[in-house]
Amino acid sequence: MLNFYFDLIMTVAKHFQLKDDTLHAENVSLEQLAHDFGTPLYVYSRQALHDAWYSYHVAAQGRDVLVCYGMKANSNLAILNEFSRLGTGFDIVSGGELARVIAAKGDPAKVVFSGVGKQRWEIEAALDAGIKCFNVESEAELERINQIAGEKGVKAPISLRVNPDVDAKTHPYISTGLKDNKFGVDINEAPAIYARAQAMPHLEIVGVDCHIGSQITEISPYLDALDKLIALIKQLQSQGITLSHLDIGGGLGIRYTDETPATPTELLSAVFKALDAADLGHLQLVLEPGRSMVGNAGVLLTRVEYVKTNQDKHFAIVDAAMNDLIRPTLYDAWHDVEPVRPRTGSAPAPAYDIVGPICESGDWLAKDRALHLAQGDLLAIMSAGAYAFTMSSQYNTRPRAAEVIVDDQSVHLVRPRESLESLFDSERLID
Ligand SMILES: Cc1ncc(COP(=O)(O)O)c(C=O)c1O
Ligand SMILES: N[C@@H](CCCC[NH3+])C(=O)O
Repeated sequence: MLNFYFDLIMTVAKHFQLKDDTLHAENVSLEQLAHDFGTPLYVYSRQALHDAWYSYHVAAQGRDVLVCYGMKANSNLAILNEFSRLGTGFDIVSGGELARVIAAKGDPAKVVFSGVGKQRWEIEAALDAGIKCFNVESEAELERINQIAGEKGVKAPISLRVNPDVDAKTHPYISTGLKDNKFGVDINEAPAIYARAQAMPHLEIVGVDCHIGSQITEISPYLDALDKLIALIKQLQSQGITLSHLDIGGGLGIRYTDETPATPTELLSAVFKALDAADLGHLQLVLEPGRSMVGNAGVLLTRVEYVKTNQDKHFAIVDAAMNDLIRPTLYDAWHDVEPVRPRTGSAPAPAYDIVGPICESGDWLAKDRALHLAQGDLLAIMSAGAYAFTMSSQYNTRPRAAEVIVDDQSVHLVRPRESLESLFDSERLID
């Protein structure tokens, strides 16, 4: 019943919508935000963050589930702090991300540490902080963690990230669970590697982990991976290795345009069913969702600087660029583009390429969008809460955009726009 009401709320809850002919974030107009903070500007909805978290909370159905937010999707401290206060842990992939968790008052005891290239200092910092678990991605890493834990006189909690060789049916660049990918260890080798880990004195085996890719819209790839994980856990049991958790990673997709991704409830219901059938319902389930926690909680607000037509091709040149949002040119990714004050025209709307000012032909945010536009208009690039600011750069010596969080009628500036001086003030001339 709770799920039913939740789904109902989610279908009507729109965090970015037109009010009085102007696009709003919750109850603040994007025009006002552009006026107050300038553009390009990242705008996040606090309610959308809460709703995304709540969708996982409901999906857990009161069972032992730990959501370790995949913070690479959006690691602004205010967002981490928000999730931490809701009870999440974090999936980190670097010592830098661990430092962010600590700065955001997150709980290191709820941190899992993934990544194929953990350096000595990062392992030391994670042991000092007392993280929940290292998701170990190679035998060489196991040995390194064992050695460092020994030097510190502690036992390192570990889980092997296994590569189940399943097709996540997503973009090849963001698929991670195929045998050609660099991630994890071959699932067929895992029993032997676990046996070696068991013999290492400074390791404590606590779980098993896999993450098969990102922007996954169907449940079947998860279930294919889960079948293999269940077989592995049974094999480990027969070797006398018992685990306390199973981490199925993140990867659940969002709607960018017309996708209908599975919901957390659909995913977890199927996972619980498979675990119960295998008599493994006692395991804690760890999840590492990133995109589905933040993707549709943010937009990138940008202003049209110029419109021009080159040999019948229409361009809207905006003040945001590939340095602010690289997903379109990197993955050919689609982001909806919404005018903040939609215009109506009697003639059919021309098809615009929305491009930035950077000196690269790949500097585009959207292609062939039928829009009525004029110089000075504001546009919202939608679904820009995930892998947007975190993948931004200062290419062309462009300061990174400011970030604000809207909460009903209030606005919190959670990262000011970078100043020009800050872009080069640590650089030095040589005598
Ligand atoms: C190990 C790991 N966990 C979690 C995530 C988060 O994935 P997503 O944002 O697709 O939920 C990623 C990124 O794909 C990842 O590499
Ligand atoms: N950065 C990617 C996803 C990679 C996920 C990290 N493993 C995106 O924008 O879709």
